[in-house]
Amino acid sequence: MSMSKIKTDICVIGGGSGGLSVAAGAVQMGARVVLIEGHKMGGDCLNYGCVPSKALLSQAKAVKARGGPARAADFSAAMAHVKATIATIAPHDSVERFEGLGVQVIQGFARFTSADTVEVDGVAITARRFVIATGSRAFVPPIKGLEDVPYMTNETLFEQSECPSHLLIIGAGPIGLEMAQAHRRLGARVTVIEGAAALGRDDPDAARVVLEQLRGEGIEIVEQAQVEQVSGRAGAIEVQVKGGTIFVGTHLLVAVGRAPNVERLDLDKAGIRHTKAGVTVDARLRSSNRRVHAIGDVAGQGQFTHLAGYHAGVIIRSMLFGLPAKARHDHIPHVTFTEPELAHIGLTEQAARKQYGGQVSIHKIGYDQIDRAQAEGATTGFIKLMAVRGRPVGVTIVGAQAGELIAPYALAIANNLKLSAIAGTVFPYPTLAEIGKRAAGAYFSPKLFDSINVKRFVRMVQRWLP
Ligand SMILES: Cc1cc2nc3c(=O)[nH]c(=O)nc-3n(C[C@H](O)[C@H](O)[C@H](O)COP(=O)(O)OP(=O)(O)OC[C@H]3O[C@@H](n4cnc5c(N)ncnc54)[C@H](O)[C@@H]3O)c2cc1C
Ligand SMILES: NC(=O)c1ccc[n+]([C@@H]2O[C@H](COP(=O)([O-])OP(=O)(O)OC[C@H]3O[C@@H](n4cnc5c(N)ncnc54)[C@H](O)[C@@H]3O)[C@@H](O)[C@H]2O)c1
Repeated sequence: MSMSKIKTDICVIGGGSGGLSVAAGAVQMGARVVLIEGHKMGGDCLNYGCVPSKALLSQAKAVKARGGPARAADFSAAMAHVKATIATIAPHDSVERFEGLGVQVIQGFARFTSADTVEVDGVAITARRFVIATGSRAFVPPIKGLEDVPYMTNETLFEQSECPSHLLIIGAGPIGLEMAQAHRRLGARVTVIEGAAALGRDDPDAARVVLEQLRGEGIEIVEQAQVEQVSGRAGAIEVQVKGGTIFVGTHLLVAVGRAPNVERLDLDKAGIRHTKAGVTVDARLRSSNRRVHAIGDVAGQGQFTHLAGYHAGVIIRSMLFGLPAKARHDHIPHVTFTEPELAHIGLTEQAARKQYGGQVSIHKIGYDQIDRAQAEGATTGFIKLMAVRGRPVGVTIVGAQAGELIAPYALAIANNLKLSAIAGTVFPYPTLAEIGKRAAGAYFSPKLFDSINVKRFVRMVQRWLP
Protein backbone atom coordinates (compact mmCIF):
# COMPACT_ATOMS: atom_id res chain seq x y z
CA MET A 1 0.00 0.00 0.00
CA SER A 2 1.46 3.35 -0.93
CA MET A 3 1.69 5.91 1.82
CA SER A 4 -0.14 9.18 1.23
CA LYS A 5 1.70 12.29 2.31
CA ILE A 6 0.65 15.55 3.96
CA LYS A 7 2.84 18.60 4.52
CA THR A 8 1.65 21.10 7.08
CA ASP A 9 2.78 23.90 9.36
CA ILE A 10 1.60 22.40 12.64
CA CYS A 11 0.69 18.82 13.48
CA VAL A 12 -1.09 18.33 16.80
CA ILE A 13 -1.20 14.85 18.30
CA GLY A 14 -4.13 14.44 20.71
CA GLY A 15 -7.51 16.17 20.59
CA GLY A 16 -8.08 16.84 24.31
CA SER A 17 -8.00 20.04 26.34
CA GLY A 18 -4.51 21.06 25.21
CA GLY A 19 -4.46 19.83 21.60
CA LEU A 20 -7.84 21.29 20.70
CA SER A 21 -6.85 24.70 22.09
CA VAL A 22 -3.69 24.74 19.99
CA ALA A 23 -5.49 23.58 16.84
CA ALA A 24 -8.34 26.09 17.16
CA GLY A 25 -6.02 28.99 17.99
CA ALA A 26 -3.40 28.24 15.33
CA VAL A 27 -5.82 27.64 12.44
CA GLN A 28 -7.79 30.80 13.19
CA MET A 29 -4.57 32.78 13.05
CA GLY A 30 -3.69 31.47 9.60
CA ALA A 31 -1.53 28.37 10.11
CA ARG A 32 -2.16 25.08 8.31
CA VAL A 33 -3.04 22.56 11.03
CA VAL A 34 -3.41 18.78 11.09
CA LEU A 35 -4.93 17.26 14.26
CA ILE A 36 -4.63 13.56 15.00
CA GLU A 37 -6.90 11.95 17.61
CA GLY A 38 -6.78 8.24 18.35
CA HIS A 39 -9.91 7.87 20.45
CA LYS A 40 -12.52 10.44 21.50
CA MET A 41 -12.38 14.14 20.61
CA GLY A 42 -12.40 16.17 23.83
CA GLY A 43 -9.99 13.78 25.56
CA ASP A 44 -10.12 12.87 29.23
CA CYS A 45 -11.65 16.08 30.53
CA LEU A 46 -14.81 15.84 28.46
CA ASN A 47 -15.25 12.08 28.35
CA TYR A 48 -13.76 10.59 31.51
CA GLY A 49 -12.63 13.47 33.72
CA CYS A 50 -13.70 16.96 34.71
CA VAL A 51 -17.07 17.00 32.96
CA PRO A 52 -18.54 13.66 34.10
CA SER A 53 -17.10 14.01 37.60
CA LYS A 54 -18.56 17.49 38.10
CA ALA A 55 -21.88 16.42 36.58
CA LEU A 56 -22.06 13.47 39.01
CA LEU A 57 -21.11 15.69 41.96
CA SER A 58 -23.86 18.16 41.11
CA GLN A 59 -26.49 15.40 41.16
CA ALA A 60 -25.14 14.03 44.42
CA LYS A 61 -25.30 17.53 45.89
CA ALA A 62 -28.94 17.79 44.90
CA VAL A 63 -29.73 14.54 46.73
CA LYS A 64 -27.96 15.88 49.82
CA ALA A 65 -29.82 19.20 49.58
CA ARG A 66 -33.09 17.29 49.36
CA GLY A 67 -32.16 15.69 52.67
CA GLY A 68 -31.60 12.20 51.18
CA PRO A 69 -31.79 9.29 51.53
CA ALA A 70 -30.73 8.39 48.02
CA ARG A 71 -33.03 6.12 46.01
CA ALA A 72 -31.91 3.67 43.32
CA ALA A 73 -33.44 5.97 40.72
CA ASP A 74 -31.15 8.81 41.85
CA PHE A 75 -28.10 6.94 40.61
CA SER A 76 -29.52 6.24 37.18
CA ALA A 77 -30.77 9.82 36.93
CA ALA A 78 -27.30 11.05 37.90
CA MET A 79 -25.62 8.90 35.24
CA ALA A 80 -28.16 10.10 32.67
CA HIS A 81 -27.22 13.68 33.62
CA VAL A 82 -23.53 12.78 33.17
CA LYS A 83 -24.19 11.47 29.66
CA ALA A 84 -26.42 14.42 28.74
CA THR A 85 -23.82 16.93 29.94
CA ILE A 86 -21.08 15.28 27.87
CA ALA A 87 -23.39 15.15 24.84
CA THR A 88 -24.22 18.85 25.17
CA ILE A 89 -20.58 19.92 25.32
CA ALA A 90 -19.29 17.39 22.74
CA PRO A 91 -20.21 19.37 19.56
CA HIS A 92 -17.81 22.09 20.69
CA ASP A 93 -14.95 19.56 20.59
CA SER A 94 -16.19 17.60 17.56
CA VAL A 95 -14.48 16.66 14.31
CA GLU A 96 -17.18 18.63 12.47
CA ARG A 97 -16.48 21.84 14.38
CA PHE A 98 -12.73 21.57 13.91
CA GLU A 99 -13.05 20.75 10.22
CA GLY A 100 -15.36 23.75 9.98
CA LEU A 101 -12.57 25.89 11.40
CA GLY A 102 -10.24 24.57 8.69
CA VAL A 103 -8.31 21.96 10.68
CA GLN A 104 -7.55 18.70 8.90
CA VAL A 105 -8.61 16.05 11.43
CA ILE A 106 -7.27 12.51 11.13
CA GLN A 107 -8.58 9.74 13.37
CA GLY A 108 -6.02 7.19 14.50
CA PHE A 109 -3.02 6.82 16.79
CA ALA A 110 0.05 8.68 15.60
CA ARG A 111 3.67 7.60 15.95
CA PHE A 112 6.91 9.26 14.96
CA THR A 113 8.91 7.72 12.15
CA SER A 114 11.64 10.39 12.04
CA ALA A 115 12.52 13.77 13.52
CA ASP A 116 9.99 15.58 11.33
CA THR A 117 7.41 12.95 10.36
CA VAL A 118 4.60 11.07 12.06
CA GLU A 119 2.53 8.29 10.61
CA VAL A 120 -1.08 7.39 11.15
CA ASP A 121 -2.99 4.70 9.27
CA GLY A 122 -1.01 4.90 6.04
CA VAL A 123 -0.63 8.69 6.06
CA ALA A 124 2.78 10.32 6.59
CA ILE A 125 2.59 13.84 7.98
CA THR A 126 5.58 16.13 7.77
CA ALA A 127 5.33 19.34 9.74
CA ARG A 128 7.46 22.31 10.71
CA ARG A 129 6.20 22.00 14.28
CA PHE A 130 4.63 19.12 16.24
CA VAL A 131 2.65 19.31 19.44
CA ILE A 132 2.40 16.26 21.64
CA ALA A 133 -0.84 16.61 23.64
CA THR A 134 -1.60 12.96 24.28
CA GLY A 135 -2.60 13.41 27.92
CA SER A 136 -2.49 10.72 30.59
CA ARG A 137 -4.39 7.68 31.81
CA ALA A 138 -5.06 6.17 35.21
CA PHE A 139 -1.86 4.75 36.65
CA VAL A 140 -2.48 1.16 37.67
CA PRO A 141 0.11 0.27 40.30
CA PRO A 142 1.75 -3.15 40.41
CA ILE A 143 -0.33 -4.34 43.40
CA LYS A 144 -0.38 -8.10 43.87
CA GLY A 145 -3.62 -9.64 42.58
CA LEU A 146 -5.00 -6.42 41.09
CA GLU A 147 -5.02 -7.68 37.52
CA ASP A 148 -7.17 -10.66 38.55
CA VAL A 149 -10.05 -8.70 40.11
CA PRO A 150 -12.55 -6.45 38.37
CA TYR A 151 -11.61 -2.86 39.10
CA MET A 152 -12.69 0.50 37.72
CA THR A 153 -10.69 3.56 36.76
CA ASN A 154 -11.97 6.99 35.72
CA GLU A 155 -12.45 5.51 32.22
CA THR A 156 -15.03 2.95 33.34
CA LEU A 157 -16.52 4.55 36.46
CA PHE A 158 -19.09 6.59 34.57
CA GLU A 159 -20.43 3.53 32.73
CA GLN A 160 -22.00 2.07 35.89
CA SER A 161 -25.75 1.62 35.69
CA GLU A 162 -26.38 0.81 39.36
CA CYS A 163 -25.01 2.37 42.49
CA PRO A 164 -22.36 0.10 44.01
CA SER A 165 -23.42 -1.15 47.39
CA HIS A 166 -19.94 -0.74 48.94
CA LEU A 167 -17.31 1.09 46.89
CA LEU A 168 -13.67 0.68 47.88
CA ILE A 169 -11.40 3.43 46.55
CA ILE A 170 -7.61 3.20 46.53
CA GLY A 171 -6.14 6.71 46.69
CA ALA A 172 -7.39 9.82 48.50
CA GLY A 173 -6.29 12.43 45.97
CA PRO A 174 -8.80 14.70 44.19
CA ILE A 175 -10.23 11.85 42.08
CA GLY A 176 -10.65 9.47 44.99
CA LEU A 177 -12.29 12.01 47.28
CA GLU A 178 -14.54 13.70 44.71
CA MET A 179 -15.84 10.29 43.66
CA ALA A 180 -16.12 9.13 47.28
CA GLN A 181 -18.45 12.01 48.13
CA ALA A 182 -20.49 11.64 44.92
CA HIS A 183 -21.06 7.92 45.49
CA ARG A 184 -21.76 8.27 49.20
CA ARG A 185 -24.43 10.90 48.58
CA LEU A 186 -25.93 8.74 45.83
CA GLY A 187 -26.36 5.87 48.25
CA ALA A 188 -23.16 3.80 48.33
CA ARG A 189 -21.15 2.79 51.35
CA VAL A 190 -17.65 4.11 50.66
CA THR A 191 -14.22 3.24 52.05
CA VAL A 192 -11.18 5.21 50.86
CA ILE A 193 -7.80 3.60 51.45
CA GLU A 194 -4.85 6.00 51.29
CA GLY A 195 -1.19 5.00 51.54
CA ALA A 196 0.03 8.35 52.92
CA ALA A 197 -2.05 11.41 53.93
CA ALA A 198 -5.37 12.18 52.24
CA LEU A 199 -5.10 15.29 50.01
CA GLY A 200 -1.43 15.15 50.94
CA ARG A 201 -0.36 17.81 48.45
CA ASP A 202 -2.64 20.42 50.00
CA ASP A 203 -2.46 22.56 53.11
CA PRO A 204 -3.07 20.13 56.01
CA ASP A 205 -5.42 22.56 57.85
CA ALA A 206 -7.56 22.86 54.74
CA ALA A 207 -7.46 19.12 54.00
CA ARG A 208 -8.67 18.49 57.56
CA VAL A 209 -11.81 20.59 56.93
CA VAL A 210 -12.67 18.53 53.83
CA LEU A 211 -11.93 15.21 55.55
CA GLU A 212 -14.07 16.09 58.58
CA GLN A 213 -17.01 16.81 56.30
CA LEU A 214 -16.55 13.60 54.29
CA ARG A 215 -16.20 11.48 57.42
CA GLY A 216 -19.25 13.22 58.87
CA GLU A 217 -21.21 12.05 55.82
CA GLY A 218 -20.28 8.47 56.66
CA ILE A 219 -17.30 7.95 54.32
CA GLU A 220 -14.60 5.80 55.87
CA ILE A 221 -11.16 7.27 55.06
CA VAL A 222 -8.19 5.23 56.18
CA GLU A 223 -4.80 6.97 55.97
CA GLN A 224 -1.24 5.62 56.14
CA ALA A 225 -2.57 2.36 54.70
CA GLN A 226 -0.51 1.30 51.69
CA VAL A 227 -2.40 -1.31 49.68
CA GLU A 228 -0.34 -4.45 49.18
CA GLN A 229 -2.71 -7.06 47.85
CA VAL A 230 -6.14 -7.31 46.25
CA SER A 231 -8.25 -10.43 45.80
CA GLY A 232 -11.82 -11.62 45.32
CA ARG A 233 -14.38 -11.31 42.55
CA ALA A 234 -17.17 -9.00 41.40
CA GLY A 235 -19.35 -8.18 44.39
CA ALA A 236 -16.84 -9.42 46.97
CA ILE A 237 -13.50 -7.67 46.76
CA GLU A 238 -10.82 -7.70 49.45
CA VAL A 239 -8.12 -5.08 49.75
CA GLN A 240 -5.27 -5.85 52.12
CA VAL A 241 -3.03 -3.08 53.42
CA LYS A 242 0.43 -3.09 54.99
CA GLY A 243 0.07 -4.51 58.47
CA GLY A 244 -2.52 -7.05 57.34
CA THR A 245 -5.86 -5.23 57.74
CA ILE A 246 -8.36 -6.29 55.06
CA PHE A 247 -11.17 -4.08 53.72
CA VAL A 248 -14.08 -5.79 52.01
CA GLY A 249 -16.41 -4.18 49.46
CA THR A 250 -18.43 -4.90 46.35
CA HIS A 251 -16.64 -2.63 43.85
CA LEU A 252 -13.17 -1.15 43.50
CA LEU A 253 -11.97 2.16 42.05
CA VAL A 254 -8.25 2.71 41.50
CA ALA A 255 -7.32 6.42 41.74
CA VAL A 256 -3.64 6.57 42.61
CA GLY A 257 -2.41 9.10 40.06
CA ARG A 258 -1.79 9.28 36.33
CA ALA A 259 0.65 7.87 33.76
CA PRO A 260 1.57 9.93 30.65
CA ASN A 261 0.49 8.57 27.26
CA VAL A 262 3.86 8.20 25.53
CA GLU A 263 4.16 4.50 24.71
CA ARG A 264 2.48 4.50 21.29
CA LEU A 265 4.40 7.53 20.00
CA ASP A 266 7.79 5.94 19.17
CA LEU A 267 9.43 9.03 20.67
CA ASP A 268 12.93 7.60 20.32
CA LYS A 269 12.61 7.63 16.51
CA ALA A 270 12.34 11.43 16.71
CA GLY A 271 14.98 11.94 19.40
CA ILE A 272 12.42 13.05 21.99
CA ARG A 273 13.55 12.43 25.56
CA HIS A 274 11.01 11.22 28.06
CA THR A 275 10.81 9.82 31.60
CA LYS A 276 8.14 8.25 33.79
CA ALA A 277 6.69 11.74 34.26
CA GLY A 278 6.19 12.28 30.51
CA VAL A 279 7.95 14.15 27.70
CA THR A 280 10.89 16.15 29.03
CA VAL A 281 10.42 19.83 28.18
CA ASP A 282 12.26 23.09 28.76
CA ALA A 283 10.71 26.32 30.04
CA ARG A 284 9.37 26.97 26.52
CA LEU A 285 7.72 23.53 26.52
CA ARG A 286 10.08 22.31 23.80
CA SER A 287 11.28 18.72 23.86
CA SER A 288 14.83 17.58 23.09
CA ASN A 289 13.70 17.71 19.43
CA ARG A 290 13.33 21.46 18.85
CA ARG A 291 10.48 20.98 16.37
CA VAL A 292 8.40 19.21 18.97
CA HIS A 293 6.54 20.77 21.89
CA ALA A 294 4.67 18.88 24.60
CA ILE A 295 1.77 20.34 26.58
CA GLY A 296 -0.83 19.35 29.16
CA ASP A 297 -0.72 16.16 31.19
CA VAL A 298 1.93 14.50 29.00
CA ALA A 299 4.40 17.33 29.71
CA GLY A 300 4.59 16.29 33.37
CA GLN A 301 4.11 19.78 34.85
CA GLY A 302 0.70 19.19 36.42
CA GLN A 303 -2.59 17.71 35.38
CA PHE A 304 -5.35 20.26 34.93
CA THR A 305 -7.44 21.29 31.99
CA HIS A 306 -6.73 24.97 32.61
CA LEU A 307 -2.99 24.17 32.65
CA ALA A 308 -3.25 22.42 29.27
CA GLY A 309 -5.13 25.46 27.93
CA TYR A 310 -2.48 27.81 29.30
CA HIS A 311 0.31 25.71 27.76
CA ALA A 312 -1.52 25.92 24.42
CA GLY A 313 -1.43 29.74 24.55
CA VAL A 314 2.29 29.76 25.38
CA ILE A 315 3.33 27.56 22.47
CA ILE A 316 1.02 29.28 19.99
CA ARG A 317 2.95 32.48 20.70
CA SER A 318 6.26 30.80 19.98
CA MET A 319 5.15 28.61 17.03
CA LEU A 320 3.17 31.27 15.18
CA PHE A 321 4.99 34.47 15.98
CA GLY A 322 8.45 33.13 16.77
CA LEU A 323 8.30 34.79 20.20
CA PRO A 324 10.35 33.01 22.85
CA ALA A 325 7.45 32.52 25.27
CA LYS A 326 8.15 30.69 28.53
CA ALA A 327 5.62 28.86 30.66
CA ARG A 328 5.49 29.64 34.36
CA HIS A 329 3.75 27.43 36.87
CA ASP A 330 3.58 29.55 40.02
CA HIS A 331 0.23 31.05 39.03
CA ILE A 332 -1.75 27.89 38.25
CA PRO A 333 -4.64 27.38 40.69
CA HIS A 334 -6.20 24.03 41.49
CA VAL A 335 -9.50 23.08 43.04
CA THR A 336 -10.83 19.87 44.52
CA PHE A 337 -14.57 19.95 43.97
CA THR A 338 -15.73 18.20 47.09
CA GLU A 339 -18.20 20.01 49.31
CA PRO A 340 -16.59 22.04 50.85
CA GLU A 341 -14.31 22.87 47.93
CA LEU A 342 -10.56 23.23 48.44
CA ALA A 343 -8.84 25.80 46.22
CA HIS A 344 -5.19 26.74 46.18
CA ILE A 345 -2.74 28.90 44.23
CA GLY A 346 0.96 29.58 44.64
CA LEU A 347 2.89 28.51 47.72
CA THR A 348 1.33 26.67 50.65
CA GLU A 349 1.99 28.08 54.13
CA GLN A 350 4.69 25.48 54.68
CA ALA A 351 6.42 26.19 51.35
CA ALA A 352 6.16 29.97 51.82
CA ARG A 353 7.74 29.78 55.31
CA LYS A 354 10.52 27.62 53.91
CA GLN A 355 11.19 29.95 50.98
CA TYR A 356 10.74 33.33 52.67
CA GLY A 357 11.36 32.65 56.40
CA GLY A 358 10.50 35.66 58.54
CA GLN A 359 9.53 37.79 55.53
CA VAL A 360 6.25 35.96 55.01
CA SER A 361 3.13 36.89 56.93
CA ILE A 362 0.11 34.58 57.15
CA HIS A 363 -3.45 35.93 57.37
CA LYS A 364 -6.34 33.61 58.08
CA ILE A 365 -10.00 34.61 58.02
CA GLY A 366 -12.82 32.19 58.82
CA TYR A 367 -16.00 32.00 56.75
CA ASP A 368 -17.80 32.66 60.05
CA GLN A 369 -16.57 36.28 59.86
CA ILE A 370 -18.38 36.88 56.58
CA ASP A 371 -21.98 38.06 56.83
CA ARG A 372 -23.13 36.26 53.70
CA ALA A 373 -21.68 32.99 54.97
CA GLN A 374 -23.66 33.48 58.19
CA ALA A 375 -26.81 34.21 56.22
CA GLU A 376 -26.32 31.09 54.09
CA GLY A 377 -25.30 28.88 57.01
CA ALA A 378 -22.01 28.24 55.20
CA THR A 379 -19.65 29.10 58.02
CA THR A 380 -17.27 26.14 57.68
CA GLY A 381 -13.86 26.94 56.25
CA PHE A 382 -11.32 29.69 55.87
CA ILE A 383 -8.99 31.61 53.60
CA LYS A 384 -5.29 31.61 54.33
CA LEU A 385 -3.17 34.25 52.62
CA MET A 386 0.61 34.08 52.42
CA ALA A 387 2.04 37.57 51.78
CA VAL A 388 5.55 38.87 51.17
CA ARG A 389 6.36 42.58 50.84
CA GLY A 390 2.77 43.54 50.03
CA ARG A 391 2.18 40.82 47.44
CA PRO A 392 0.35 37.50 47.65
CA VAL A 393 2.64 34.49 47.16
CA GLY A 394 0.03 31.85 47.97
CA VAL A 395 -3.61 31.48 48.92
CA THR A 396 -5.59 28.51 50.20
CA ILE A 397 -9.35 28.61 50.51
CA VAL A 398 -11.49 25.81 51.89
CA GLY A 399 -15.24 26.29 52.11
CA ALA A 400 -18.31 27.04 50.05
CA GLN A 401 -17.45 28.06 46.46
CA ALA A 402 -13.73 28.18 47.18
CA GLY A 403 -13.08 27.48 43.49
CA GLU A 404 -14.85 30.69 42.52
CA LEU A 405 -13.39 32.74 45.36
CA ILE A 406 -9.78 32.03 44.37
CA ALA A 407 -10.26 34.00 41.10
CA PRO A 408 -9.18 37.48 42.32
CA TYR A 409 -6.00 35.95 43.71
CA ALA A 410 -5.38 34.07 40.43
CA LEU A 411 -5.61 37.47 38.72
CA ALA A 412 -3.32 39.07 41.29
CA ILE A 413 -0.61 36.39 41.24
CA ALA A 414 -0.65 36.05 37.43
CA ASN A 415 -0.20 39.80 37.04
CA ASN A 416 2.08 40.42 40.01
CA LEU A 417 -0.48 42.76 41.58
CA LYS A 418 -0.07 44.09 45.08
CA LEU A 419 -2.49 43.26 47.88
CA SER A 420 -3.49 46.92 47.80
CA ALA A 421 -5.22 46.17 44.47
CA ILE A 422 -7.51 43.68 46.20
CA ALA A 423 -7.90 45.72 49.40
CA GLY A 424 -8.73 48.79 47.27
CA THR A 425 -11.38 47.00 45.19
CA VAL A 426 -15.01 47.36 46.22
CA PHE A 427 -16.67 43.96 46.52
CA PRO A 428 -20.45 43.85 46.64
CA TYR A 429 -22.00 43.28 50.05
CA PRO A 430 -23.02 40.71 51.16
CA THR A 431 -20.99 38.20 49.12
CA LEU A 432 -18.71 35.32 50.00
CA ALA A 433 -16.09 37.02 47.80
CA GLU A 434 -15.58 39.56 50.57
CA ILE A 435 -13.46 36.93 52.30
CA GLY A 436 -10.65 37.62 49.79
CA LYS A 437 -10.75 41.32 50.51
CA ARG A 438 -10.84 40.70 54.26
CA ALA A 439 -7.66 38.64 53.98
CA ALA A 440 -5.91 41.43 52.04
CA GLY A 441 -7.22 43.92 54.61
CA ALA A 442 -5.78 41.78 57.40
CA TYR A 443 -2.35 42.31 55.85
CA PHE A 444 -2.72 46.10 56.18
CA SER A 445 -4.64 46.31 59.49
CA PRO A 446 -1.67 46.04 61.85
CA LYS A 447 0.27 48.56 59.73
CA LEU A 448 -2.62 51.05 59.99
CA PHE A 449 -4.26 50.34 63.31
CA ASP A 450 -1.34 49.27 65.50
CA SER A 451 1.15 51.92 64.38
CA ILE A 452 2.16 54.66 66.82
CA ASN A 453 3.44 56.74 63.90
CA VAL A 454 0.08 56.63 62.13
CA LYS A 455 -1.68 57.62 65.34
CA ARG A 456 0.78 60.52 65.92
CA PHE A 457 0.36 61.72 62.34
CA VAL A 458 -3.44 61.63 62.51
CA ARG A 459 -3.40 63.61 65.78
CA MET A 460 -1.12 66.22 64.24
CA VAL A 461 -3.29 66.59 61.12
CA GLN A 462 -6.39 66.86 63.28
CA ARG A 463 -4.84 69.80 65.20
CA TRP A 464 -4.09 71.64 61.95
CA LEU A 465 -7.29 71.01 60.10
CA PRO A 466 -9.80 73.87 60.30
C1 LIG B 1 -11.76 11.95 37.04
C2 LIG B 1 -10.98 13.19 36.63
C3 LIG B 1 -11.44 14.42 37.01
C4 LIG B 1 -10.75 15.57 36.63
N1 LIG B 1 -11.23 16.78 37.03
C5 LIG B 1 -10.57 17.90 36.68
C6 LIG B 1 -11.06 19.17 37.06
O1 LIG B 1 -12.09 19.29 37.72
N2 LIG B 1 -10.38 20.27 36.68
C7 LIG B 1 -9.21 20.18 35.95
O2 LIG B 1 -8.64 21.21 35.62
N3 LIG B 1 -8.72 18.98 35.57
C8 LIG B 1 -9.37 17.84 35.92
N4 LIG B 1 -8.88 16.63 35.51
C9 LIG B 1 -7.65 16.59 34.71
C10 LIG B 1 -7.93 16.88 33.22
O3 LIG B 1 -8.87 15.95 32.73
C11 LIG B 1 -6.63 16.78 32.43
O4 LIG B 1 -5.65 17.58 33.03
C12 LIG B 1 -6.82 17.23 30.98
O5 LIG B 1 -7.76 16.44 30.33
C13 LIG B 1 -5.48 17.17 30.26
O6 LIG B 1 -5.62 17.58 28.93
P1 LIG B 1 -4.62 17.03 27.82
O7 LIG B 1 -4.94 17.78 26.57
O8 LIG B 1 -3.24 17.05 28.32
O9 LIG B 1 -5.01 15.49 27.66
P2 LIG B 1 -6.41 14.79 27.31
O10 LIG B 1 -7.54 15.70 27.52
O11 LIG B 1 -6.45 13.49 27.99
O12 LIG B 1 -6.29 14.53 25.74
C14 LIG B 1 -5.34 13.65 25.19
C15 LIG B 1 -5.89 13.04 23.92
O13 LIG B 1 -4.85 12.45 23.18
C16 LIG B 1 -5.32 11.25 22.56
N5 LIG B 1 -4.13 10.42 22.24
C17 LIG B 1 -3.30 9.78 23.10
N6 LIG B 1 -2.29 9.19 22.42
C18 LIG B 1 -2.49 9.48 21.11
C19 LIG B 1 -1.76 9.17 19.91
N7 LIG B 1 -0.64 8.46 19.92
N8 LIG B 1 -2.26 9.63 18.73
C20 LIG B 1 -3.41 10.36 18.69
N9 LIG B 1 -4.12 10.68 19.79
C21 LIG B 1 -3.65 10.26 20.98
C22 LIG B 1 -6.24 10.67 23.61
O14 LIG B 1 -7.18 9.78 23.02
C23 LIG B 1 -6.91 11.93 24.17
O15 LIG B 1 -8.11 12.23 23.52
C24 LIG B 1 -9.56 15.46 35.86
C25 LIG B 1 -9.10 14.20 35.47
C26 LIG B 1 -9.81 13.08 35.84
C27 LIG B 1 -9.29 11.74 35.39
N1 LIG C 1 -10.50 18.91 40.63
C1 LIG C 1 -9.45 18.72 39.87
O1 LIG C 1 -8.82 19.65 39.35
C2 LIG C 1 -9.02 17.34 39.58
C3 LIG C 1 -9.87 16.29 39.85
C4 LIG C 1 -9.40 15.02 39.59
C5 LIG C 1 -8.15 14.84 39.07
N2 LIG C 1 -7.36 15.89 38.80
C6 LIG C 1 -5.98 15.68 38.31
O2 LIG C 1 -5.68 14.32 38.17
C7 LIG C 1 -4.55 13.99 38.98
C8 LIG C 1 -4.65 12.59 39.46
O3 LIG C 1 -5.58 12.46 40.52
P1 LIG C 1 -5.51 11.24 41.52
O4 LIG C 1 -6.46 11.54 42.61
O5 LIG C 1 -5.63 9.94 40.78
O6 LIG C 1 -4.00 11.20 41.97
P2 LIG C 1 -3.14 11.88 43.14
O7 LIG C 1 -1.73 11.56 42.78
O8 LIG C 1 -3.50 13.27 43.37
O9 LIG C 1 -3.56 11.05 44.44
C9 LIG C 1 -3.35 9.65 44.51
C10 LIG C 1 -3.26 9.19 45.95
O10 LIG C 1 -3.12 7.77 45.95
C11 LIG C 1 -2.22 7.38 46.98
N3 LIG C 1 -1.66 6.05 46.68
C12 LIG C 1 -0.75 5.73 45.70
N4 LIG C 1 -0.49 4.40 45.73
C13 LIG C 1 -1.23 3.87 46.73
C14 LIG C 1 -1.38 2.53 47.26
N5 LIG C 1 -0.74 1.47 46.77
N6 LIG C 1 -2.23 2.36 48.31
C15 LIG C 1 -2.91 3.40 48.83
N7 LIG C 1 -2.79 4.67 48.38
C16 LIG C 1 -1.97 4.91 47.34
C17 LIG C 1 -1.20 8.52 46.99
O11 LIG C 1 -0.55 8.59 48.26
C18 LIG C 1 -2.06 9.75 46.69
O12 LIG C 1 -2.50 10.40 47.85
C19 LIG C 1 -4.58 15.03 40.09
O13 LIG C 1 -3.35 15.21 40.70
C20 LIG C 1 -5.04 16.25 39.35
O14 LIG C 1 -3.94 16.88 38.77
C21 LIG C 1 -7.78 17.13 39.04
